[in-house]
Amino acid sequence: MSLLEVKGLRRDYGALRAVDDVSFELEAGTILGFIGPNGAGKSTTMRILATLDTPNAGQVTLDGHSLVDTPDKVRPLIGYMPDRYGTYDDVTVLEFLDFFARAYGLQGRARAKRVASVMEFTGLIPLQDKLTSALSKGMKQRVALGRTLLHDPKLLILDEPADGLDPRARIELRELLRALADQGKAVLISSHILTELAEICDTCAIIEQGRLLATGKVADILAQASGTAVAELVVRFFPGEEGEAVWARAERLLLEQPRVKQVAREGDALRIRLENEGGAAAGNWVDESAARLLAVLVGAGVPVCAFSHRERNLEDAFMHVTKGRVA
Ligand SMILES: Nc1ncnc2c1ncn2[C@@H]1O[C@H](COP(=O)(O)OP(=O)(O)OP(=O)(O)O)[C@@H](O)[C@H]1O
Repeated sequence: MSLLEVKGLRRDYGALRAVDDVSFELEAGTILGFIGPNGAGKSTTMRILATLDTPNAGQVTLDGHSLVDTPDKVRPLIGYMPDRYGTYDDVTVLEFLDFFARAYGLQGRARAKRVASVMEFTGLIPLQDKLTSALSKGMKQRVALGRTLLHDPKLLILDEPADGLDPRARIELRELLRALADQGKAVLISSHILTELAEICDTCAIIEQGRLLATGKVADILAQASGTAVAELVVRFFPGEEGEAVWARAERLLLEQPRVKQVAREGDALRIRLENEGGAAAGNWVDESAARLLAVLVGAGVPVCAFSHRERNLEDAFMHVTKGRVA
């Protein structure tokens, strides 16, 4: 049984169905990226999972307890960071975290120990006596994340946590989230910045107009969606005296090979699209094709100087499953 199980979740606002029959699971120790355009239903789903709203239909269990029927049982297991989190201006980092630790019912030395351990984990110890109003956005966000960790929740629900952060703060956030997953926590994180999620998530769920279009690993989503596995190779040449003719020769040779569906020139390289109709399961079909194509090119005297495999990414998966319905 997964730590979090969501089945047939629905939320209507009048005539608007904001969340429509959404089902997915999240395992302990993993990070699930919740992806969708503005208004897709991410925040509504997350608010329901954080017990701040109730669904019109559907069931959610967390650690075996029904979130809808027994919210008091599951609240201690949840750490929720909304997309607009707040810090108080005239308190220090330490005072802020200590205040919430008291609110969580932590007392005495146990409270001091927990606050210190959260500050250590989030790198806030050097800033503990600074007013939260004097902190950068990245540091404020760490304080907010620290707050969600005080009661040691099993599930973290983070709504657009990287929004507005600079590149360094994003990388640091990524590292913190990976460390939390390694500690065994389940992390649900939303974003509409796909590259950001691709680098951090184990699995992803793509949502649009309230409906979940796909869930799973990026590679599986791509394979599931098309029934045909797709890969891309990129090859560069050193044309030398042969000049432009080398491109046409290479292109013709490549298009004669099995599984090669498209060859396109992109800057100083050729991008080769491969398709395997048997799906992704056929062993190392990409490596096998790559080895063959390289041998053919080199055997025909094409001056190859670089040859690489481009992983298909979350953007490809997103574009594929949403089929351009995204505004
Ligand atoms: N309290 C509410 N009352 C009425 N409609 C709402 C309410 N909350 C959300 N909605 C609507 O429900 C839909 C889903 O909104 P939601 O905030 O869940 O989307 P989202 O995917 O989180 O988008 P964003 O990235 O913009 O936050 C939108 O059409 C939104 O306008």
